[in-house]
Amino acid sequence: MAATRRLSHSVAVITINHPPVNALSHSLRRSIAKEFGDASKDSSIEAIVLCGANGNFCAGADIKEFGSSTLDSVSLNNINDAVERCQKPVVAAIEGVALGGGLELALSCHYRVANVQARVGLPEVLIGILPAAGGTQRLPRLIGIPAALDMIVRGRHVPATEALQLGVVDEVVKANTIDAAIQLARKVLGEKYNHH
Ligand SMILES: CC/C=C\C/C=C/C(=O)SCCNC(=O)CCNC(=O)[C@H](O)C(C)(C)COP(=O)(O)OP(=O)(O)OC[C@H]1O[C@@H](n2cnc3c(N)ncnc32)[C@H](O)[C@@H]1OP(=O)(O)O
Repeated sequence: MAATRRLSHSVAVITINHPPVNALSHSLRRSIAKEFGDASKDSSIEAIVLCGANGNFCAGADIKEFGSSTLDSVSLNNINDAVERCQKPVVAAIEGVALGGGLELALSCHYRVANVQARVGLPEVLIGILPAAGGTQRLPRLIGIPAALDMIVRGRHVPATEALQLGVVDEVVKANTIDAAIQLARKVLGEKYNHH
């Protein structure tokens, strides 16, 4: 399990890879933090795309590690704060599911592109906990309190097209989600340079 990084022009594509659903185990979080930190500091990289392997963005916390002492040693909150604060545009490319901590990671990105088949949600309530990695702040800021509360208290999986209407994601594509996220990152960079 690891996060790997490749370069597409000047955009770093960081792929979260922990089969089957890229759950955020301790070692995966440590790997994401390292790859993201390196990409943020690398002056040849102008933007970052976060995506998932195995057809999913990320199913959230690794529930198999619940109760283990490693859960908090690399905090998802710290990763999310670093992503949000990054000076380079960061785009999440969402395929499959972005659930729980996975959606919280995507919400920390500056933009989100979703595949039309994708689903997003905060299902924590269904296992008796509350979103605790920024979701209860970032989601209402993005889509307003009533819609965010509805997602948080019901824990339902929201289809991509509804997520677009709500404003959870910025763009929905039928195919090539990662390429679309790279394109969006490059468009944002173009706009940035045109304003200077
Ligand atoms: C880092 C912590 C920071 C902050 C706190 C965050 C908290 C949270 O994120 S809580 C939310 C945790 N996530 C969930 O509750 C999602 C639970 N999973 C699902 O809803 C579904 O499994 C799925 C929609 C992700 C996939 O459904 P489906 O395609 O029907 O497959 P299966 O349900 O059969 O699952 C396949 C396979 O994946 C394992 N798995 C699924 N989710 C997790 C997970 N979160 N952690 C670890 N493993 C997970 C599932 O056990 C199956 O494995 P096996 O094939 O080995 O049985």
